[in-house]
Formats: sequence, structure tokens, C-alpha cells
Amino acid sequence: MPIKLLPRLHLLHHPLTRLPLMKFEPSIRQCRPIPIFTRVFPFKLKYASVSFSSRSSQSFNGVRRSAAARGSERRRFGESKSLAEDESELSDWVSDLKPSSFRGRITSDEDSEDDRRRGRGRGRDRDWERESPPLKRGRDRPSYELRESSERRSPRGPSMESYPRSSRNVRRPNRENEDEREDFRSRSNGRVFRREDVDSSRGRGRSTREINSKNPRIPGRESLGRGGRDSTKQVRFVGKGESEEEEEDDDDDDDEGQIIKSGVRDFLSDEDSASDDDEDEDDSLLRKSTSALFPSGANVSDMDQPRKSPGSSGSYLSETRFDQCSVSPLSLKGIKDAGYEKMTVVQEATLPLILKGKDVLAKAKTGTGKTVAFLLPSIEVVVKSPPTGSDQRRPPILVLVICPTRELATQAATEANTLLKYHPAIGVQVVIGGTRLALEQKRMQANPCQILVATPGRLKDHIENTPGFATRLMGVKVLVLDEADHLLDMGFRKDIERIIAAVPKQRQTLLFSATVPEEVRQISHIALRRDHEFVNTIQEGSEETHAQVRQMQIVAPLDKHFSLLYATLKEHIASDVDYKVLIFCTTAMVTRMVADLLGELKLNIREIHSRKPQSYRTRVSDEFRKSKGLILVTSDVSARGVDYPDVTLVIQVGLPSDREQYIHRLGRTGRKGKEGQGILLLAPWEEFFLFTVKDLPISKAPLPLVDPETKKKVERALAHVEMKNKEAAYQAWLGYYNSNKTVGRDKFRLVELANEFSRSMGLDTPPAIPKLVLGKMGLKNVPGLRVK
Ligand SMILES: Nc1ncnc2c1ncn2[C@@H]1O[C@H](COP(=O)(O)OP(=O)(O)OP(=O)(O)O)[C@@H](O)[C@H]1O
Repeated sequence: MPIKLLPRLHLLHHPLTRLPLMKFEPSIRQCRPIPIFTRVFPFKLKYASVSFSSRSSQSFNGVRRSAAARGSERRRFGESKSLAEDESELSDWVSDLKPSSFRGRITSDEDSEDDRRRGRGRGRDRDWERESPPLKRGRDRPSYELRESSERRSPRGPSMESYPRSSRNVRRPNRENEDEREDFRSRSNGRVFRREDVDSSRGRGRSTREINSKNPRIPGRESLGRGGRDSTKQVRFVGKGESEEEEEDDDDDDDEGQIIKSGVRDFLSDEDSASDDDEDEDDSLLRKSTSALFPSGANVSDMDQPRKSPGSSGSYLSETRFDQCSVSPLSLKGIKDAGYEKMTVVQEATLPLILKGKDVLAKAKTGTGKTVAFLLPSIEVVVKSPPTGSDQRRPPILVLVICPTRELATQAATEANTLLKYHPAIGVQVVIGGTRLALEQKRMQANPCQILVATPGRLKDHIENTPGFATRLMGVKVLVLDEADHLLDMGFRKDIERIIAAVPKQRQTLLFSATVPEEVRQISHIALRRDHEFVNTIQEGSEETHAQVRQMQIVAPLDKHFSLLYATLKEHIASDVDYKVLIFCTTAMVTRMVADLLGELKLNIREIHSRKPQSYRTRVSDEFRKSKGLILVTSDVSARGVDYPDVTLVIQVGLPSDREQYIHRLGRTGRKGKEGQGILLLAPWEEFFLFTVKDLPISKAPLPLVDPETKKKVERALAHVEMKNKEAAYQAWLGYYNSNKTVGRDKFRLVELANEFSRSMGLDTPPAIPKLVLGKMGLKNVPGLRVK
């Protein structure tokens, strides 16, 4: 009897589990095994896999119910809808209003570069549009810690009919069908948990931990019957183990695949200096077949030891060493040189599956090594691929990694190069916005690569404009979407669909993120085979954030924010000489203004946002990575994925665009198991956001002392901030909050608040805004606004 079967049998006959199983098994077989099983074993289903037909509407009943419940709950709390949904809406009607050259569309920033090259210059002050992520997604459903399996991939995206209705709605929020748009909104809204939900799931978690301790080794696989034509239900129980010039926005990323409403954009700016592009040309885990997956010496009993969960223990590392897994010796050498010995939990959970060729959707907390988790097995695919004899100058691209921001793409390429240290024949290239397409074309020709890391807009540009590139993409064997939920958002969706259409159907696809909202999971079928595995390393009942990161909130009137921010920073600096702080602001122009202010206050400040040239962004990013004693004021370009080591504090000023963005921003601290702090600074009318994150352990921060001297100091500093920066910040602020469903609903109130913000910057009268811009924002004739 294999040792691994025993614990499973034990578990199935455990007094706590026997009764529910016996009682519910018939219904499990017939329809929905997941919730029942996960209620019984919420923890033990770590990396467990439950297959069900994704075509079966029954399979989604629970999801729909919970979506509806969330919707009503959300309405009760008056929670905001997605900023981006509103942006989408605005985009739609702007496109109707504008002449064709300004036609609104859903695009990534990279397109603006494209536009410029083609002589379709656009303005640049679309700060509020560019910096806010495009789609508010619902809170991820409770982590069942299961993987879905079924059998079919719909290679270039299944037909609309093959989606459950909710995902169809996510796919097509267009103007033609207002009802469908409404439906889309209600289904894609964020989830609000009731306290009881959270508490009860925690309770379940506790009881399961007891089961775990009695049954540490539960590796097997349990077939539970069939739930649909194309599904095999199964549950796998596994042991756990400074005077830079600003450039015109040509970012692809920037953050984040904004919905660019180019029409409005031109009118929002008075800074259309349209400089050219940058010149830089930097040049669980399945224990089942341990021996196959970890052949080099892994001992079964070692492997079967329960692993500590990152959520419960704070350890992000597993007990499994890289040399226990079947990767090539040269890759192992590279890993060793990188200083990695043990796998992180997500690496341990996904590596065997990816090496087996499975499509994987993986969710793991921020800073836990997802990049290596997808890069290492991807490199192995290249290693195992036969050499391509034909055109050495244009070898096929075998691995395509898509990242939403330039910083992230560059970072992933750097990590790939680290791992490839002993594979000199394997090349990596990165294509991102902010550099000239022609330069990238030359570089790709000069240094052919098998691994390409790209931002979506720029990649699309190459597909359409670089000779031979589309042919090279036909060699893709592995497609990776890093920050997958973000890439599958509305802002990037079109580009991603175009990219998926450009790579072969027969490929392996890997989707990674720290957040995988339910809606995104449903539409992940655009990219994934139906028999993909969903690996969730976040325990049922545990938060999606790190326990070792202290989360706090301050709710205070707007006119106190700058003083509070300054006082908080002073206190933090005084308490930690090695301080390294990230301050997230709502938009690029607000970021610039806050950076100016803190600079005037003689703090050691850097700023990064989409209005900075790429060369500057890269330099500042590198500096911040290496430094201590530094504060980086940033827009959401730094929200996701960027791996700055040892960040001591993350401050979020103003409303984060959604729950996921809050989590990702916070995730810049507390990486690799380190400690950190997060502070969310809100105005009283932004307090509703706290409902969307009420399951996270966010406590009230003790208010820093703001004495009269500090207040005066801040006022004096504000007086020195350039007027044009304040004006731009005011306009961007207005645009950002106008697009928020809750805040932007009442235009009169919105303007009152914007003028409060204006006063908080030390302005007696709010800056005037061009009439046309106000018209596009739907703010014509709203009292309190000054018109230019
Ligand atoms: N096995 C390992 N052992 C030690 N460190 C590792 C290991 N794997 C990755 N790392 C390091 O962990 C850090 C975080 O990794 P990475 O940036 O991939 O996290 P992530 O999970 O993608 O985070 P995010 O969700 O924010 O994108 C990096 O500095 C990386 O070099």
C-alpha cells in the first residue's frame, strides 16, 4: 500500500468528515462537489483539484448566487463601481462625440506611441484615465484551493455561447446593448464580505488545521464522479507543506492598460509637449508521482510532510529544494547562483504541473516568487526543444511572457537572464513601450531570442509592423500572462485576444497573479485549455495579504492629508534609518504634485509615473531597488509585480481603484516573508472603500502628531509647489473621482470635494478648466467650477 494513500483514507473516514461525505455524496456526483468538499476540508484541499465542466451552467450556480449576493450586499453598502467601468462608459460616449482622430477606444498606452508614429498625435494630460486600472473586479471568491479540470481548450477563445452568461457579459460591455452593459456591471462588481462570512470561514479553517495535524500526509487523488459531458471530477488531497523632461504618454503599460479616451485626453492637458520616445536602447502540490516530478533524491516521506503555509507561518519557502525537481543541470546551476535553494510554496505547487505540460492558473501572495515559478519551467521547454536549423537570424520565439507594465517586463527579463546564466544559447529580449519600435526591431534582429518578454500594446505593434515577427510567434510553445487578472481586464483584453490569436493553438499557457477575481477566472478560458489546473496557494479563510504586514488606515478630512502624510513620514523615518517608502497616489499628476510637495519639505524623494520618460523611469526604479533611506512617490505604474526589496512602508493616499489594486500596492512591502507596514489614507467620504477590504486585517492607525509648526511648514511648502502642477493635479483629481461611481454620482458634491482638494493644496480659488474638458466630463454648468 503506497504510504500516500493511507492518510487519504484516514481523512475520508475521519469522524468529522465521514458524515457529510456520506450524506452528500449523491449530490456531489450530480452537480457541485466543490463547496461541500471545501467546507469539509477547506485547508486540506490545498492544491487540490476538482474538475467540473466549465460549460455546465450548474457548475456556476454557486458562483452566480454569490455574485448576486455580493451585488446586493455591495448595493447595501453603497460601494463604488469600477472606475474603469465608468471610464469605459465615458470612453464609449466620448467616441461618439469626437471626430475620428479622437475616437475613444480601449487600448493600452503603447498605442499612443503608435499613434504618434503614424501622425495621430494625442494630448498627454489624460492622467486620471491613464493611471487608474481599467476594471473593478469582484473580490475573489473564497479560495477553495482547488484546481479545475476539464477537457477541451477552445484555442482562440471559445464562442460566446460557450461562456456562462456572466462571462459573456464581462467580455462584451458595449454600447449596443445597454441591458447587457448593466448586467455586466452588476456581475463584475466587487465583492463585499459580511463579517460572518469571514469569521465562519476562519472557523472552518481552524477545524481543518486540526485534521491536518492528525493527517499530515494526504497526497492521493479522489475521483468523485462526473459533473458534465466533458469533465472528470476529482479531488486531490495533498500535504501542505530631476529635472527630467516629461514625455508624451506613449506608455504601453502604464499602468495598466488603461482605457484611453483619446478625445478627452487632448483637452485635459496643457502640457502637450509631445517629446519623442526615449532614445534608450538598453541594449500540494501533487505528491502522486514524486519520483517522476522530483526524481533526484526526493524522499517520499520528506515529500509527504505537510508544508507550512505561507499564510499561517509567514514562511514563503517550502521544504522542497530545486535540485529535487527535474530541471536541467544548467538551470540548476543558474538557480544556485541566483541564491535560490528551496522552492517557494507557489514554485513547489506549480513546477511539477508545468513541467508535465499542464496549463496553469496560479494564485499566490505578492512577493512569493511567481516569476521564477513560470520562468524556470518555460526555460526547460526551450532547453528541450530541438534546435531550429532554418533561419538563425529569426528563430522562432518559443516562450512569450506578457507583463502589464514596462518595469515588470524588464524585471522578468532580468530574472530570466539570471536563470539562463549557464544557457548561453538561449536568448531573452524585452519589447516595451517608450522605446522606438525600429530600435527594438533592430535589436531583435541583432540578438535573436527564444524567450520574449513584452508589454501587450508593443507586442501587438510588432505583430502588425515587424516583418517576420508574426511567423516567429508561430513557434510559441509557452504563453505566460503575468498579472493575469489585470491583463484579462477590459483595458488589455483586446490586445491579449489579438496576441492569443497570433500564437499557436497547441501551446501551454500559464496565468499567474496574486489576485484572481471570480470574473477573471471565468474568462481565463480565453487563454487556457479547459483542463487547466487552478493552483491556489492562499489558504481558505486566510487573507490575501501577508500576516507580517501591518495594515492600517487613517480617515481624515482632505485638508489634513498633506500634514498627516508628512508627519507619518517623519515618524517613520525617525523610527527606521533604513526606511524605504512607497507612496501611491491616484493619478500621475497628483503623484507629481505630491512629490513636489514632499521635495519642498526636504524629504529624500523620487517620483515615478507614466508622464516620465522611460529612461527616467528605469533609472529611478533601479535606484529605488538598490537604495535605502528613500521615498518613492508613484502612480499605479508601480502597483503590481515590481520587486523592490525591503520596502518598509507603503502609503496609499486616496481611493485605490479597487480591492485588487489595494492588495497589489500593499504587496510592494512584506516580500519574501519580510515585515512591512501599510497605511491607507482616506477622506471621510472615501471610507466606503473599507467595506471592500473589510476581511483584511486593517486597523485604525494611531494619528501622527501634527503640531502647528508642522502644519505651517506644510503650508509654506505647498506655496512653493508650481501652480501648473497644482492645476494639473486638480484636473486629474476631478477626472479620477468623476469616474468613480460612488463619488462621481453626485456632480455637485464631486465639485465641492474637488474644490476641497484644491484648498488642501493651498489654492484660494480652484483652477479653471477648459470648457470642452468639462463638457466631456459631464460637468458643464456644475456650480463651483471655473471655466477657461
Ligand atoms: N526560491 C526562491 N528562494 C528565494 N528567493 C526567491 C525564490 N524565488 C524567487 N525569489 C525572490 O523572491 C522575490 C519575489 O519574487 P517575485 O517578484 O517573482 O514575486 P511575485 O510573487 O511575482 O510578486 P508579485 O505578486 O508582487 O508580482 C524576488 O526577489 C525573487 O528573486
